[in-house]
Amino acid sequence: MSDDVYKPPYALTERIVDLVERIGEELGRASVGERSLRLRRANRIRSIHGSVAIEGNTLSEEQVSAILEGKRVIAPPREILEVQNALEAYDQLVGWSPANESDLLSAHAVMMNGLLDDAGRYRVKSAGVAGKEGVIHVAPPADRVPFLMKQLFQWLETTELHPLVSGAVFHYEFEFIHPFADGNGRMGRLWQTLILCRWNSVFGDIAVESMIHEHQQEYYEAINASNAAVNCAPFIEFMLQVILETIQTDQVDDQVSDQVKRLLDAVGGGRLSASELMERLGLSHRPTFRKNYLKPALEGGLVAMTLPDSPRSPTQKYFLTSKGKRLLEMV
Ligand SMILES: Nc1ncnc2c1ncn2[C@@H]1O[C@H](COP(=O)(O)OP(=O)(O)OP(=O)(O)O)[C@@H](O)[C@H]1O
Repeated sequence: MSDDVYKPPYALTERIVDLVERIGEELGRASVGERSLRLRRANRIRSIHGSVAIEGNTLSEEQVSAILEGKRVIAPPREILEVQNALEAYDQLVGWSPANESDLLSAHAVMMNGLLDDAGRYRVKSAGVAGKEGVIHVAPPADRVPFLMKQLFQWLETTELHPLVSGAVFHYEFEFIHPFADGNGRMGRLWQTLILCRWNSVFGDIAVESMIHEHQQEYYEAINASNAAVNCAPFIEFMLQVILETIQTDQVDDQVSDQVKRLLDAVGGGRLSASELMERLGLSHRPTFRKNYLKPALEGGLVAMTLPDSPRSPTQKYFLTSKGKRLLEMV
């Protein structure tokens, strides 16, 4: 890269290098080609739900799914339009090129169609981000935005950084500039997904945005910490951790047997003994229940014991871990 190309401020920490390596290993294990259509569809819904929920959209995953199916949903029209637009944008995603600025503007036009007068155009007014105690970020003046965005795209086109890292850097820099009057969060997450998709198409089929939503507070804290340090390493580390967790969760879902899924469903929100679970599942052969249902669910960290120090206790009960709950929501 030549010296006169803008370089965003970041440091490559040991943790970043380690996370990139671990993500690579996990992806090597993933059965990408075999991912079922059901899981791909569920993940698309979760991505869109996660991304719009971060910005306060109140629609549930079920409602997002209903909109995708063209069903009528009772909800505020603006929120329905936000979801419809996001569905359209994610549908068109692979047709856009990450380093093409006019594609970003086209994507914003789709994402904000009918929601913003300036859809598809950079802002012409000042912008900032408000926290609980007032303004926490003042974005660069509007007349600087076209130049700053041009620089950012030039950097993206020429950087030799690993896409796992350049995607996070782009996302952070994009939020710093806040180029649009609205829709910056959704667009930053969409563009990072696009950068990742170009590197490995599996990122079109997994729900990184949903995991960001689950760690929303840390997402904001990572941006704030990067702003304060004038170095986006905290944000890169946060994003890589989220990506790693998304891949791990997704793999579990892909590999979990139907029996384990039935067990998770039977446990639900309760605390139940082995006998109660067998009854719910209509099973009478305890060794089969242990081998095919309970053992893999415990080993996969999907179900936990109320008395982990006395596994054989007659009063032992089982409940879903947060990983189990998440998986149950997905299936
Ligand atoms: N301190 C911060 N500095 C810069 N960007 C931030 C900061 N905190 C959060 N953000 C980013 O800004 C996004 C929210 O921006 P804003 O409140 O302006 O919403 P928006 O531009 O209307 O777009 P959207 O509603 O899609 O996020 C967050 O999702 C996050 O990506």
